[in-house]
Amino acid sequence: MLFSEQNYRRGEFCGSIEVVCGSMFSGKTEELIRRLKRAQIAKLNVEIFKPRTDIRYDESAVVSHNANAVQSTPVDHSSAILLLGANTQVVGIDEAQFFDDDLPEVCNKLANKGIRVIVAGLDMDFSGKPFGPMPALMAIAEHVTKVNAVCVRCGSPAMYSYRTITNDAKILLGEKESYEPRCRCCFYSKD
Ligand SMILES: Nc1ncnc2c1ncn2[C@@H]1O[C@H](COP(=O)(O)OP(=O)(O)O)[C@@H](O)[C@H]1O
Ligand SMILES: Cc1cn([C@H]2C[C@H](O)[C@@H](COP(=O)(O)O)O2)c(=O)[nH]c1=O
Ligand SMILES: [Zn+2]
Repeated sequence: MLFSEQNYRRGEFCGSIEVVCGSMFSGKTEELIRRLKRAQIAKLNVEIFKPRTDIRYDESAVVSHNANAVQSTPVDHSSAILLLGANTQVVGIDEAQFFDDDLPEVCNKLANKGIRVIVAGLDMDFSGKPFGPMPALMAIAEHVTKVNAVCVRCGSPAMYSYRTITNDAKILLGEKESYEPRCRCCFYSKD
């Protein structure tokens, strides 16, 4: 794919921002891991970050719902991502929706230093509203990939994460016990 490899300009790496977004179970983490593993195969220096908020599967690894995993560094604030090693060429960030509003500027700084930044996160929360810094990241990205899950109600492509338990908190970590991916019709029909 066009955005799988690093851009070059005048023989040097050009930085860029890629966003992978969608509902829960849509394959965001799988796609992030796929791109990062390709970069590792290409012998690029890769660093991976996730918010400390999300330690559902593992304290430090980024883990997909089907148990594919890569090691990562949990951070409390997006500014910590700027402290990465001087030789870093590719940065991966998972669960970007949980980061603070400085994350887009942090990603811009990294990309302007020549780093390829790949960010994965939920574009919408359980109520169908844009989630955290994701809309700003999508605006400044060179490439945005929206992936779909399969609606558990009807089998259509799903872009919403329906919360199946009663709780209005924006942040509520969980899996299939509290969320199911749904298409537009099944999300808004609410039955
Ligand atoms: N309803 C569903 N639609 C699509 N994939 C599903 C569904 N339920 C479970 N999965 C599993 O989830 C995997 C995607 O996991 P993951 O990459 O962690 O997604 P995300 O990061 O978007 O939540 C799929 O490959 C599949 O094995
Ligand atoms: C919709 C929604 C989700 N969350 C939580 C639930 C999970 O812990 C993560 C999303 O993980 P995934 O890798 O995309 O499956 O986010 C939340 O806190 N609030 C929400 O509205
Ligand atoms: Zn549906």
